[in-house]
Amino acid sequence: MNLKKYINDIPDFPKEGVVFKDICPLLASPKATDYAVDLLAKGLHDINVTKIVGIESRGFLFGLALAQKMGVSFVPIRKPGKLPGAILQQKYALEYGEDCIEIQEEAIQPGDYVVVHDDVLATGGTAAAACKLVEQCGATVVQCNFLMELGFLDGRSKLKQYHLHSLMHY
Ligand SMILES: O=P(O)(O)OC[C@H]1O[C@H](OP(=O)(O)OP(=O)(O)O)[C@H](O)[C@@H]1O
Ligand SMILES: Nc1ncnc2[nH]cnc12
Repeated sequence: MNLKKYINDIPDFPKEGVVFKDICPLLASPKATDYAVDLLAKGLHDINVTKIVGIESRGFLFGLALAQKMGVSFVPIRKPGKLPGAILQQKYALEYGEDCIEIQEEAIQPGDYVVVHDDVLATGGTAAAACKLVEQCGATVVQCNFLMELGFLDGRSKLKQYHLHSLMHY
């Protein structure tokens, strides 16, 4: 199955010059979604994985499905002010300005082996910040896991110390 058939290119969204990779056609197909989850999990059954982290909001969609498939806990990383209780924060640079993501302090413990999942690896700022949060909890990032990677933005260069697994390359 060619998963790229289920990704739509939307020019100039959300702003001029950006080609937005729309995953909605993939979500609309139970067969393609199932196939994608199987591929995301490929190789993970052979290593110790104790938790899957998914990054708000599109990282929740396949992150939860992957956690279910692996039979391990799903942990959300969210935008600021959304998670209750004690949280850890990580700021990261955007093309212009700064953003921030948060995790619940108790969600991940030292000794956890964590897969960080998101739908798109673009500049890599979001995924790198998510990995730092996991490490602040004392846990190990065993893989950064994406539906797709926008190679021309070189997000990989921010994730050099991690194993990467991307289903689609652009
Ligand atoms: O590699 P980066 O340059 O950091 O970009 C990748 C991030 O951008 C998108 O999220 P977005 O902020 O659009 O939020 P959404 O998932 O809520 O749509 C995408 O889902 C990744 O999380
Ligand atoms: N071009 C793009 N399409 C979809 N999601 C993105 N996140 C960052 N860049 C993106």
